[in-house]
Amino acid sequence: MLDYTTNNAKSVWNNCLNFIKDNIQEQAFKTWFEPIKAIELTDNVLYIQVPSKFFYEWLEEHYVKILKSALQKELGPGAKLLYKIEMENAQGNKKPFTEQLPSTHREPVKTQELDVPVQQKNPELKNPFVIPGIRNVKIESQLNSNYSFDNFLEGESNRLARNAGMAVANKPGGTAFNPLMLYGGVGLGKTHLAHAIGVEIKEKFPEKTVLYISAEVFTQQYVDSVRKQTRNDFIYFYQLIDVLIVDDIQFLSGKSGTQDVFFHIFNYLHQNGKQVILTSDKAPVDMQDIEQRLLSRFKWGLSAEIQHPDFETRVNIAKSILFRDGVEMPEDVIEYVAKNVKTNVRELEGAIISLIAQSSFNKREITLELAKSVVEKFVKNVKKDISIDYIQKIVSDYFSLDVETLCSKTRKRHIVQARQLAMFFSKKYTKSSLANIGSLTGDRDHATVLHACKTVDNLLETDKQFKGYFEDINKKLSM
Ligand SMILES: Nc1ncnc2c1ncn2[C@@H]1O[C@H](COP(=O)(O)OP(=O)(O)OP(=O)(O)O)[C@@H](O)[C@H]1O
Repeated sequence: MLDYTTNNAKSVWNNCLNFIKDNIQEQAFKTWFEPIKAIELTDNVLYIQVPSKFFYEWLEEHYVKILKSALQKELGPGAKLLYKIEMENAQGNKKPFTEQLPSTHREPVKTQELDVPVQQKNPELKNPFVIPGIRNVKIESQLNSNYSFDNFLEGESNRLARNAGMAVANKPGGTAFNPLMLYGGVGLGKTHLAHAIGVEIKEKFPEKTVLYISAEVFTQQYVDSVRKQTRNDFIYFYQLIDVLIVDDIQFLSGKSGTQDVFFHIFNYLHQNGKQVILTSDKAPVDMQDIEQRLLSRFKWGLSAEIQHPDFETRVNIAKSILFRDGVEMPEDVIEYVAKNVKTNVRELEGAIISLIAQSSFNKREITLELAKSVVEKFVKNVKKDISIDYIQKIVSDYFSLDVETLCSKTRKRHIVQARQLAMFFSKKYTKSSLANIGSLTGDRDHATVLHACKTVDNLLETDKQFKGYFEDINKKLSM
């Protein structure tokens, strides 16, 4: 089997080499391509071995395009390239180890040039990014080509947003999704997806002028333009854009001047079939201090929420980071991290990267233990095992009692309530039986615990003050 995949790899690679040889200089070919060995071909992925990481970086920097064309010619559009790098072993062992790295490099989005008619009123058009020539305006898209659809993993939580983004990228300005509003909590991928749409549009429609801008920078530019009395130039510049991506639009809250100018730009672009993509940390209905006329425009197209990723998506994201960095990690460690870092993809990335760093700097194996210590630094609420003792301590402290008094036979009302709360939370947060909870709470029986739980339920409905105590303690226990 291995022989078969190796032979196959060799013959595919030879064909690639023939193609590459015809398209680059002889010396470059000798230096950069002859030393490469083809190792394996599996599932449309060709593994090649290169002599060093520098070699890998050079190839990715200078020859990725031709490598891609050669490979796709041989294996079709789904072809992938994976580098294996023979590394010197840092501990001086004879046995070399290989690091595996995918071909990920994407070319940066090129500067866009636009021929702009000279306007009578605006002989000196000011480009907020670059000082322009009069006729030819250079517009940097400000897109980050590392954010692509390929590395934005799909899951239940982002399916609508991702698919709508794809639709827009295939037909900018030509779908009902205009504007496309991507919204969701912190670190869930809004910016990534917004860039990916822009990058994809530039690939499919190089002639389109795409601009990514954060609402904050947009606001600064606008304020500057007012100060320098170039407000019209500012508006005119934005009207040149075919695809305008504004990140964190909620930043315009309360800034009526900027909202006003954005309203005009938006209307112009929309009326002229240009695409607008917005991101926000809130749904349009929840945005505060944004003018109604602007909010209603945000709702014209599609508002797609990006939610917290589910466990499976988190595992996939973690794996894709590992793949990108050429690191292998035991499955149980990946699952542990994905299980505990759940609210934010940025934190998930951070935890994985920190785990890789800890293991490589301290030369430690990546184990569950190491993962636990790293994850604890990232998430405050890694679920602790809560014990009955711990609950009694928290409840007693809250009511300024000691645990002995809490568990005593006294019938004073506030102590009885504290005791009932302790029993209720013991039932809620531990797996102990009612009998066990009773016996650890001053040697009471299971019926008393049951009665306590019912009383707490009733009081929550009828007694506001008691409900306040309950919520405070619950918060402390879930911290
Ligand atoms: N589905 C995904 N697949 C792969 N990576 C993702 C995904 N979602 C988010 N990420 C990564 O998580 C990190 C945070 O994402 P991003 O910056 O886009 O979040 P955001 O929603 O814009 O956050 P903020 O509200 O702070 O601006 C980025 O590095 C991004 O690449």
